[in-house]
Amino acid sequence: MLRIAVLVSGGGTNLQAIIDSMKQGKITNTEIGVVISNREQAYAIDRAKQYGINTAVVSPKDYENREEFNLALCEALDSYQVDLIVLAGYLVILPKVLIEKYPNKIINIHPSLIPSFCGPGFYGLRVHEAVLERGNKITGATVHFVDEGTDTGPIILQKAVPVREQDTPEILQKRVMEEAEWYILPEAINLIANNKIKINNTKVYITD
Ligand SMILES: Nc1nc2c(c(=O)[nH]1)N[C@@H](CN(C=O)c1ccc(C(=O)N[C@@H](CCC(=O)O)C(=O)O)cc1)CN2
Ligand SMILES: NCC(=O)N[C@@H]1O[C@H](COP(=O)([O-])[O-])[C@@H](O)[C@H]1O
Repeated sequence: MLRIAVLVSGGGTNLQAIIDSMKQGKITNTEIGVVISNREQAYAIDRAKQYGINTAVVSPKDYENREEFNLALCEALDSYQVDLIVLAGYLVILPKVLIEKYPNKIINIHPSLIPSFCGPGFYGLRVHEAVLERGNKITGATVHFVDEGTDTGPIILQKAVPVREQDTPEILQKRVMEEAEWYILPEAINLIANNKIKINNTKVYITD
């Protein structure tokens, strides 16, 4: 049984997609050990509570400095004894100490086709604003392993969606979520839970 922690900062629609996929049997051999947010008011926390899932809030605002926050986050995760950490709209850059503690055991969903429109400052609506500004005809989402960089880890899955002429950032965000994110994040978790993912250096291979 793969025990996961889901880290969130916002509305939690990707968390909801994970929960729904588990109930529909699209994710097997998996349990959610805890949902952790850096924001007390994140609706994702409310979603977790509706299903009786353990929750915790570990906010940088509650600590003297970043090092103390990092330690508190590590201790919170360790206390739930998880096998995989899933960043689902988690808007905090994870520290090296955590990456080293969970090597190739942290994954992230990013709302673009990495390596485009990613890295520091690229999150949420900002990503879709940049895509529209550049005039891209396609965009999409990426699930990747998390390393010390920002959105630089090995790519696990990607899914493309069209950009349409009348798109606003909000319309495009909704399409990327509905047609890409909510599919590939659950699929990535299911592949990991069923030992279908192999990593060779920086390349990810899916085995039958
Ligand atoms: N070590 C890593 N940590 C995280 C990664 C990663 O690849 N390596 N992915 C991010 C998620 N992410 C994009 O997918 C991302 C999240 C946040 C930011 C960012 O610039 N955040 C702002 C604060 C935003 C806010 O609080 O409103 C900041 O840190 O100043 C960029 C990319 C998760 N962590
Ligand atoms: N770089 C990270 C990033 O931008 N993540 C994005 O935040 C949103 C969270 O929505 P949710 O809270 O409804 O899942 C999602 O679109 C996710 O891809």
